[in-house]
Amino acid sequence: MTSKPDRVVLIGVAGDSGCGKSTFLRRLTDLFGEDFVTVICLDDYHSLDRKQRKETGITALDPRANNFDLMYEQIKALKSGEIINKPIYNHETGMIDPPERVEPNHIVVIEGLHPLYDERVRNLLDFSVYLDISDEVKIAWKIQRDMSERGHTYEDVLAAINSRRPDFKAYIDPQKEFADVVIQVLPTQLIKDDKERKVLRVQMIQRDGVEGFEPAYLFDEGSTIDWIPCGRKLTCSYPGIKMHYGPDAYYGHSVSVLEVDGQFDKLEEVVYIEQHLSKTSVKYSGELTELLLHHREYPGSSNGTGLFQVLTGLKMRATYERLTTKEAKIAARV
Ligand SMILES: Nc1ncnc2c1ncn2[C@@H]1O[C@H](COP(=O)(O)OP(=O)(O)OP(=O)(O)O)[C@@H](O)[C@H]1O
Ligand SMILES: O=C(CO)[C@H](O)[C@H](O)COP(=O)(O)O
Repeated sequence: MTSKPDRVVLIGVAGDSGCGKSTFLRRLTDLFGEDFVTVICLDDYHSLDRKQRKETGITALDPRANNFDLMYEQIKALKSGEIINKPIYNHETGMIDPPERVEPNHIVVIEGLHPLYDERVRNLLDFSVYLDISDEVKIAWKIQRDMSERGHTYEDVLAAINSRRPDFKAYIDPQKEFADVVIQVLPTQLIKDDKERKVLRVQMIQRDGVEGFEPAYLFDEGSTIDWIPCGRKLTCSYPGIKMHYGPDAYYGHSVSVLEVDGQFDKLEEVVYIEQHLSKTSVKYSGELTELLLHHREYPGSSNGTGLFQVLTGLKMRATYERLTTKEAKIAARV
């Protein structure tokens, strides 16, 4: 950690396993600096270990397998600047290890299956994002990772996804209603009956009316825009790129949606798109593209997932700066 924080800013990153949380967290630590951010994986609050879950038939997604009282107490304490002794869930053994000491930091990210599930924990959050990966894409990503890196068969991966689905629908998916930003990843509409899932349609669903959060927009705030940016300034090969922006309703509240369908051929040219986006919370023109270029090797850099993950990171930075400046002003007045 750099120095003792005056104010801990708490960020929630929610999503199912294998939905790109690690990639998103890498982008966040790149943006803020590793020493500035502490990431807490909420799997550490599993109250049932692997054996107990197997015996009872309760999955890790089920709230009964998680200790929300302890989660709330500890996250609240950390946010108030106190040191905590956090349990550890060991994914290798499937058991709960002795606790570790965690100090408060400038930014604390709680990531995992349930950051927005418990109302008390949710109310502590200063900013939240839900990574919403459609089933078709989730299967493709999981198959790619679990078959190549973890030695699973295609049938294993499919069976694991299917067995998680009921509890996912019951306990994980409903959290997106509460997120400030939902990054939704869908199959492309540019290729008819696409099965490859290499080209993606990605939406950044930004909640309107959140104090201090100004949704980014394309061309004209509040209008509905369809834009094909391909041409002289943006190179596009098959199947091209389509962008969309507009207001919408999401779980009964008003949102501003940005969408990219397709792939960027030359990442440097994303600056052309950046020039047409407003309220991106960059510090200088071109910063968004620069951040994307900095880690072009991360999965999703050449499509909307990378673009919107970086943009969401910039929104988190703006929240951090707004809250810490506000606190500094309050402290100066006392
Ligand atoms: N934006 C993306 N575009 C393409 N593939 C992606 C993207 N994000 C993630 N993936 C794929 O999905 C896999 C899982 O991503 P990641 O490890 O970031 O997810 P996770 O939510 O942290 O998973 P877990 O909780 O299981 O560790 C990656 O190995 C990668 O193959
Ligand atoms: O959804 C998950 C969060 O990452 C895991 O399945 C859960 O934490 C249980 O872990 P394991 O399978 O290692 O016992």
